[in-house]
Amino acid sequence: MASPKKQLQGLVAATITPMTEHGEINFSVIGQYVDYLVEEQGVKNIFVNGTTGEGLSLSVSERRQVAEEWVTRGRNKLDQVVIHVGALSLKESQELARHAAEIGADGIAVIAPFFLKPWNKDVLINFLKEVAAAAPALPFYYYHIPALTGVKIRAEELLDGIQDKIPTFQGLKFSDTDLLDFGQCVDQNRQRQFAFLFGVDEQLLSALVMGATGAVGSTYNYLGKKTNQMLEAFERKDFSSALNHQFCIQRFINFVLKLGFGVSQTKAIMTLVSGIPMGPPRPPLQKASREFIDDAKAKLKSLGFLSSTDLKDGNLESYS
Ligand SMILES: CC(=O)N[C@@H]([C@@H](O)[C@H](O)[C@H](O)CO)[C@@H](O)CC(=O)C(=O)O
Repeated sequence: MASPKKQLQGLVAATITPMTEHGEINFSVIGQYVDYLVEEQGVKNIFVNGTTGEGLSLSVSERRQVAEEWVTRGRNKLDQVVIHVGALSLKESQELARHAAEIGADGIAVIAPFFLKPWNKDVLINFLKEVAAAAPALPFYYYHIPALTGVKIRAEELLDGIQDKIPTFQGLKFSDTDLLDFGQCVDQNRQRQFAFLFGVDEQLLSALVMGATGAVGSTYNYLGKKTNQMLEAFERKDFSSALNHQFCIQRFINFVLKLGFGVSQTKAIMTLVSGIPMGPPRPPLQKASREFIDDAKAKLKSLGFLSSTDLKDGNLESYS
């Protein structure tokens, strides 16, 4: 069985894949990005090539290079680097899993295949098991994101007996709002040392109450510091402060969700807040509008997430 250095806990940034204006991966800023997460946001775990990282829009060769760059740049700086290796092709997924092990990643995660879909728990487990077996020394996480995969098999059902089939199973990344399902995953697996990583940033406090051991999300790239304050308040049982932090985070996420929020907008916000150019998303996604950026910038400022001295939007000149 895989034995992780320590349980994956706390905040995990779902990393963005920086791109040039021509749509190629911009590897040159990844070192700077690692330093920004650690020093400015207090985030020391990352989840690479997931939804936010446009993993499914990259070629296998690009995914390998991106994973390698993050592992290399994160060495001695980050605690854990988990690579998402899910793909429609089992062979590709296995290749990426083997590669993650070779480069020294700390874990792998896999979504349910979403074109020819698994139709029940056993079929899904069989697919996951074959991927996990390609990296038998790496902790394995199931990435549950039913709204995007269309695979609605409940996580609670999937976890039942999963370690008998996948001995390296280490935890769940739960990107769904069904807190009954999430709570039951925790409740029914209390004897096991699984990581329960919640993936809906605007509802993290509720998931902490349910027993989340950590969180993976896009907003921890630029709201990591604020979210860490919420985690600290929760830890010291100062629930009133924790709630105030969550409400403040919600005000921002609620605002951008109403404008239309996804990977493109995350890239623009991160560019604005960090000053590191994230570039455009890969088609079919389109870059965020100038109007979105202006509105998001005003909101970040009004909530105290961005001071005038922090404003680094020089890299947003290409937005029209
Ligand atoms: C659908 C989606 O992209 N969800 C995000 C959230 O962080 C999300 O952006 C946030 O909660 C705002 O709604 C993460 O769960 C995705 C994620 O962790 C990943 O990029 O793999």
